[in-house]
Amino acid sequence: MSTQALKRQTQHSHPSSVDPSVDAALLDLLTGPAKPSAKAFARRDAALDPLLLAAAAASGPQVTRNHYHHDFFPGVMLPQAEGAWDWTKWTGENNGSSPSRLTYVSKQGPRRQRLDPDTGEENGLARSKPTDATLKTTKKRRPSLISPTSTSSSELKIRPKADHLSEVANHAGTVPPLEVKCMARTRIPTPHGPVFLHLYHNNRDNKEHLAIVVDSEQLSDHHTDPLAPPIRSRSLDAIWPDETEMDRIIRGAYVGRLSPSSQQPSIPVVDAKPTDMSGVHAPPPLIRIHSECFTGETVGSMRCDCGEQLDEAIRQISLPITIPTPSSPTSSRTIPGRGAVIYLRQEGRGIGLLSKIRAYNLQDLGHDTVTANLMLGHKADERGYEIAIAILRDLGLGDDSMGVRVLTNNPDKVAALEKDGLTVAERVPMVPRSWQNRRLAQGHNSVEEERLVGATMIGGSAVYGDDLDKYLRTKVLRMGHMLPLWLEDADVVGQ
Ligand SMILES: Nc1nc2c(ncn2[C@@H]2O[C@H](COP(=O)(O)OP(=O)(O)OP(=O)(O)O)[C@@H](O)[C@H]2O)c(=O)[nH]1
Repeated sequence: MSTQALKRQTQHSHPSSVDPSVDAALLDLLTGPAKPSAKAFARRDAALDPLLLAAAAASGPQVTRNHYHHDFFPGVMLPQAEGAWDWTKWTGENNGSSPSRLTYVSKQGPRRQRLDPDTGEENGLARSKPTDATLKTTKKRRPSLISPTSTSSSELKIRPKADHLSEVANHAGTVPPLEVKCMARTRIPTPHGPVFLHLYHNNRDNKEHLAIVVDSEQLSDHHTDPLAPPIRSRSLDAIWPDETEMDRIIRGAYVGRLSPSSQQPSIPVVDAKPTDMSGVHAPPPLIRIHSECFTGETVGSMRCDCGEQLDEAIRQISLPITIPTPSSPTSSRTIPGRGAVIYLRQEGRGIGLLSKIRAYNLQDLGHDTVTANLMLGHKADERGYEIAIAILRDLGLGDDSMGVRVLTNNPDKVAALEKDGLTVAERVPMVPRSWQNRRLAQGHNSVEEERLVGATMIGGSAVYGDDLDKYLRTKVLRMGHMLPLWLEDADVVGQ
């Protein structure tokens, strides 16, 4: 009601006949806070200089409570909330009971809880105390994501193994066991051949992690090769409640090559273990756990080799495999390459794109990639691999005696896989293409000749440059990456 209307109503009505809500509205109007002037909100952000950042880092990892503790999107910070991690189940905070507005979610306790009872000052400890409402939400258990109608629930539930379970037990009641679910899969043609893109949801974070599965044999309608069982997602092929055949087809639970004339729904994977391959020397599938890098993969940044690595991984996994025939050692046969890239949304080694952009500016000021992260209050590497491991298990990769071959220089990745019980048959190093080619490049007239258009995109060529060299050197010298350093005027050591 407008001020004028309120005035009219209060002047012309007898007090006893006035609607009480009008009184309340008038009271609000008269006693509400004055409109803030523009001056009250003068800019408070100082220049981000290294000294300031170092001071901020020394005072604690929380950036500012304005940035860190507030969240206007319910569920994003509350993975335990019903459907928060699976948008097909998202019913809002009230579980669909009312179509209410999105509530303002704060991870801070109310101010009265943060106040020191003696001094009335804000109390740092109490600040992190969760509200009753938050506690209630955290305790709520989300029902299992795998349909109870699935054929074999033990095969379909992808649960972490021993070590991780004890970790989970430590958080009993707050963190449910990790589960992943492949929501959809589709065929993507790439310069290296066809791949199947799998999109996963999980109950740990709200990110859509991906698996890029290379297994072109699956394009044939009758894929029965015992040497190379199809790499299929258990959770995708499970029967979901109330779904039609067309629902299954649309979410990618089909076999063969989908076309207007071929629409064959898949059946749930019965045997989680690959077919016995004793006596046959087919190499274990080649896999890579890759972390998202918007700058390297999309913008084509030459500060890092991430785009090139993604391309190289898909290329190497797609290479044909020669398998000797057991009956006749002199003869062999060739099958298409097979394996997977697990693409984790852990931008900037887990610190996010915003912090990575700031870290790049610190690097331009002369700090290396590790120091820049530390100055921003982050760890050198904040990634975790448990979701990747659960996805690998869902795809039936690495959980058998054959194991997987892993494309990486990062010892943390190998350790994470082994710690969780997966078998790493071999680590395959990822040597930067520019280092592989440098001897050839020495014959070039200028560095510019190496900078090919779209160099870091899928199907591109080598990344090259001082920024990249500095980054790679830091990874080897400060992060323990298992990559023989290129030495000036010498061959790559060990190559
Ligand atoms: N914070 C930060 N992250 C970076 C930087 N450059 C690349 N990244 C991120 O690093 C991740 C890739 O990690 P790398 O350290 O290059 O390689 P890795 O995955 O640990 O190891 P490999 O398996 O051997 O490739 C991606 O998420 C990139 O976004 C940087 O300068 N700072």
